[in-house]
Amino acid sequence: MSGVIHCDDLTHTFDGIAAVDRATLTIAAGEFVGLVGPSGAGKTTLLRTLNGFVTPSAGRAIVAGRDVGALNGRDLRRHRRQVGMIYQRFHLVERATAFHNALSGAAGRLSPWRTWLSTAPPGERVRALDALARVGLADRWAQRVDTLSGGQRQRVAIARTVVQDPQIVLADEPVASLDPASAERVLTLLADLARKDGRTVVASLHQVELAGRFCDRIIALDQGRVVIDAPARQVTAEQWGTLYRLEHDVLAEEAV
Ligand SMILES: Nc1ncnc2c1ncn2[C@@H]1O[C@H](COP(=O)(O)OP(=O)(O)OP(=O)(O)O)[C@@H](O)[C@H]1O
Repeated sequence: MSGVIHCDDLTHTFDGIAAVDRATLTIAAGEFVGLVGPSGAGKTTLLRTLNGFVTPSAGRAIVAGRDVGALNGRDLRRHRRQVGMIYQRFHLVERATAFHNALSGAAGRLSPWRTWLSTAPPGERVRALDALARVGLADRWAQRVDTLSGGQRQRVAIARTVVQDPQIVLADEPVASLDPASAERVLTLLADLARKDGRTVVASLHQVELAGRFCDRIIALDQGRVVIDAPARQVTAEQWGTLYRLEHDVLAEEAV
């Protein structure tokens, strides 16, 4: 076994139905992995087992050397601080500025009042401004997040992750609610987190074409099972077609 993320027969069931079904996979440091598959395939559940929000029903998820399902209390909180999360709906403090949201990535290193009363050490404040510059929002630092566009908000969330400085970044449909140009910009930034910083990035994505173009590797789930695990350039049109034809067939069955 090697790799920053290793799942070994990982299973999670809801009411007896396997959302993730005996998934075995290894992800190396610095990889940008696209997690794809039809709706309900288990992508979100898999990501949630990796950051410890869901405890596996069976099998193991070893992340950065720790068996996540076995962590609790302080160890689990420490683990979550070391794993960055990016969400479809951003999960920002909407009434706070881009700067304060970026700075909140340092929360694991600071007491809460130091983050929110702007008494964070100068080094952390510079780090937050640098992160906003990196995502192209240097001139928006003082703007309230609820006045930014969706693409800009997601870039603030990436700046917050850069400030957090995790080894691993998990992104759950990070571009699902963005226009095509914003989606490409966000995926370029996520790819940079892997390629320039050496972080491991796992992003669930619905857009096949974007996954194939931006990710190093594709892991596809279907009904909780790993059905494709290959370098992105090696995934054939036929494989993509099979994966999403299944979704089409299920939808057609449900419509009957
Ligand atoms: N909290 C829950 N309680 C019961 N069932 C759940 C729960 N969360 C997810 N499921 C079920 O687990 C399966 C996998 O869901 P999951 O959200 O992981 O899939 P997904 O691939 O992320 O889907 P989507 O692309 O639509 O977001 C689905 O059948 C879903 O209905």
